[in-house]
Amino acid sequence: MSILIRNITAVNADGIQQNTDIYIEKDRIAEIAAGISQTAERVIDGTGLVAFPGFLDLHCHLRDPGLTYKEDIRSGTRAAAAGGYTAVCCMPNTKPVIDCAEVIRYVLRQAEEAGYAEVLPVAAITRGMGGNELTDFPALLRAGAAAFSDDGLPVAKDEVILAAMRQAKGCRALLMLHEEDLKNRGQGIVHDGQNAKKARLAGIPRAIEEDMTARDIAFAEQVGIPIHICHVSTAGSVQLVRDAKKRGVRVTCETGPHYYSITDAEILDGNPNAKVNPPLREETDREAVCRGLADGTIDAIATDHAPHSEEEKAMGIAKAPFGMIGFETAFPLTVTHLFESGIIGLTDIARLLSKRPHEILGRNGGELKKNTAADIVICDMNEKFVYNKDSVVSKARNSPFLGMELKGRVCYTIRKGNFTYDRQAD
Ligand SMILES: NC(=O)N[C@@H](CC(=O)O)C(=O)O
Ligand SMILES: [Zn+2]
Ligand SMILES: [Zn+2]
Repeated sequence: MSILIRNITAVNADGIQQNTDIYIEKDRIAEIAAGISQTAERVIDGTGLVAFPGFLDLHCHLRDPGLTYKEDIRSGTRAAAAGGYTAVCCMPNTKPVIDCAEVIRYVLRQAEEAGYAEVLPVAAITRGMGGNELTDFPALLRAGAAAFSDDGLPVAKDEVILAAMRQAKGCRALLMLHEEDLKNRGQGIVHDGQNAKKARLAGIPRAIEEDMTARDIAFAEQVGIPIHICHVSTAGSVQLVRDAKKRGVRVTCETGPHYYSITDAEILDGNPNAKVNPPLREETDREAVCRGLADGTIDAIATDHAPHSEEEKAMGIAKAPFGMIGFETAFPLTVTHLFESGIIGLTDIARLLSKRPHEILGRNGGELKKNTAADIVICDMNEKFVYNKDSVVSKARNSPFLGMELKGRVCYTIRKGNFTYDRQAD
């Protein structure tokens, strides 16, 4: 198929081309220039719209195999495409856990059949995510693992994470670390602050996240490998990463849209959809996360899309599982809470949602450039809409953003020259 996008603002991490045309032939960008005279099977008027390189999500949960009552690879990647994503890393806390080549091949096959997005499986660091015995990194890499994580759980034992780091060094594998001192979390379900006290809910102190973050940065520095820190949520964690980067430690990190959009005030009415791990923090943390995104301390925005069923979330905030869906709100929340308030600009959106995620995984891409894969998201920066249940593409509905008015909307997602999302048609 050939597509001509006319008169659009094309945004890359390193610059903006205004009033340009983009011509797509088969799966590639054949030309980006003003006044392209080619005819195409499909012509899109990009006037007033913005094109970004397709988003890459470093962190999501597709729940497949085994937990497909929450989400599956088809429904999850369809929701990802609706959010502007052309590639997603899926975490291994499935049933069975993604800890062997066979499960990786299953995930890749399902993703290929669905066709909505490239799925980059993250394999477990330890067998069954049990925290003891390491998986076979080289074999998993050969099968297609993009990185390694026990996300959902920390790698608690010092000797195990150190052994994992040494194995990762030998085969150039990237570790993505969920930082949580689980043995000290106790019964905590929300951020440990004034709002937890008011709501009479057990708290999770910042130190539960920061102590493990500090440990892993120190170990990575000692072993001499790059590590990636998942879902940074506190001012202290942002500062730990900032200081480590200054020292030359090869640490990267991500945060989720919920950490720069809302705070633990959302838990006051006991909303189970506001229960997430790490928990929503305080305004001072939210501001620190915003500063970290602006100054590059935080490398990437990752959704941590964590679907759960309505029955599970209906158990109430104390019993419901941690997690919220995120694919379809990541871009609008970024526009509403970071772009509109002037914290970041258009090029930063391309950097945080596409370019840096590609770089962190050591992949080419994340750029709108002639002769590269036609992975493109076309957005309206000005459109306002109310995010409601009926519009949700994901199988799950567990979002604290339902009912909120947001600004910024994905109009089309194009992956390898095919429309994977078209808001007009869907
Ligand atoms: N973030 C969450 O609250 N939940 C995630 C696990 C995780 O990302 O740690 C899940 O798998 O549901
Ligand atoms: Zn996690
Ligand atoms: Zn996660």
